[in-house]
Amino acid sequence: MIAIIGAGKMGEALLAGMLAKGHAPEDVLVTEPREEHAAELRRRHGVGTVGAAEAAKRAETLLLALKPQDMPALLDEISPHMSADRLVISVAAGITTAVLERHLPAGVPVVRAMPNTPALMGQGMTAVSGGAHAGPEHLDRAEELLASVGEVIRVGEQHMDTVTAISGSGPAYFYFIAETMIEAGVAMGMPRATAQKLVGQTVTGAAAMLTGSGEHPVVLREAVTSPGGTTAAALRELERHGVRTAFTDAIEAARDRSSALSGE
Ligand SMILES: NC(=O)C1=CN([C@@H]2O[C@H](COP(=O)(O)OP(=O)(O)OC[C@H]3O[C@@H](n4cnc5c(N)ncnc54)[C@H](O)[C@@H]3O)[C@@H](O)[C@H]2O)C=CC1
Ligand SMILES: O=C(O)[C@@H]1CCC=N1
Repeated sequence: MIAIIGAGKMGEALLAGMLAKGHAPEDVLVTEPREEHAAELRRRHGVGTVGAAEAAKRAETLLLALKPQDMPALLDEISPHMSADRLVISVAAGITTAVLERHLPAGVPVVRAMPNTPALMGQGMTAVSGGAHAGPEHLDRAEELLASVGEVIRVGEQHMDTVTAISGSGPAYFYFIAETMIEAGVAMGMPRATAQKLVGQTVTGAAAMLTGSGEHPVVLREAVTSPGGTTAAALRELERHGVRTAFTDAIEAARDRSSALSGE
């Protein structure tokens, strides 16, 4: 039995992605304190909803997807029901395995994971990192579970705040660019639906080139940039406005925020 504790945006994306990949709803319990949302989850996904203590008693694997700020209280609530034969996987930004371990009985294996919302479409990117009591079998279990909703890599925990800033928050950066491109088209008089179609397929195509061609993005970008042409004119404006530096600073700010959320 798997329990998902906290089924907001990320928890529900993981839930829906897992069910779409063949996990049986009877094998998943969900804890969600917003009663109206819990009823929606039961209706939409056919899963049972229970309190956190009940979920902790019944599930072998607990997937914690609450806000980092809510995590210590939740850990204290489930702690009496935890033992070394359970596996706790946390997707909370910034919360280190050391913090998780401090709130749980000695020996409970914990895995820190950082997924992203494309998990909903089976296209997630998750990095995982094991705590002091997580053996290879625990990392395998976490990886197997998260691989049902996309790709999984293992990283040293020192990289987890950077992972959070790059792939955890990353989809939002691309949506921001897509939104800007659509609005630019609309501002130039194009119907919104046309702009949305052009941008959507361009993002899909660019992503396919990036992951499928094995080429570095610079090579792909140069192939689009005809001498004296439109792309060169656009890229000059992006550089003039410092967009590269802005992106680097943004990712550093996300990394620093992740690190601050640990509360350490
Ligand atoms: N949204 C995203 O793209 C990603 C989020 N995360 C992490 O996932 C966690 C959740 O983030 P979101 O889903 O964006 O936030 P959210 O606010 O949509 O979801 C949090 C959920 O936890 C529930 N909750 C609050 N207290 C609870 C308790 N005591 N027991 C059980 N559930 C409780 C809330 O009702 C809510 O549904 C955060 O720790 C975040 O860092 C990680 C990767 C990506
Ligand atoms: O914005 C956040 O804090 C979470 C973590 C990564 C993506 N969303």
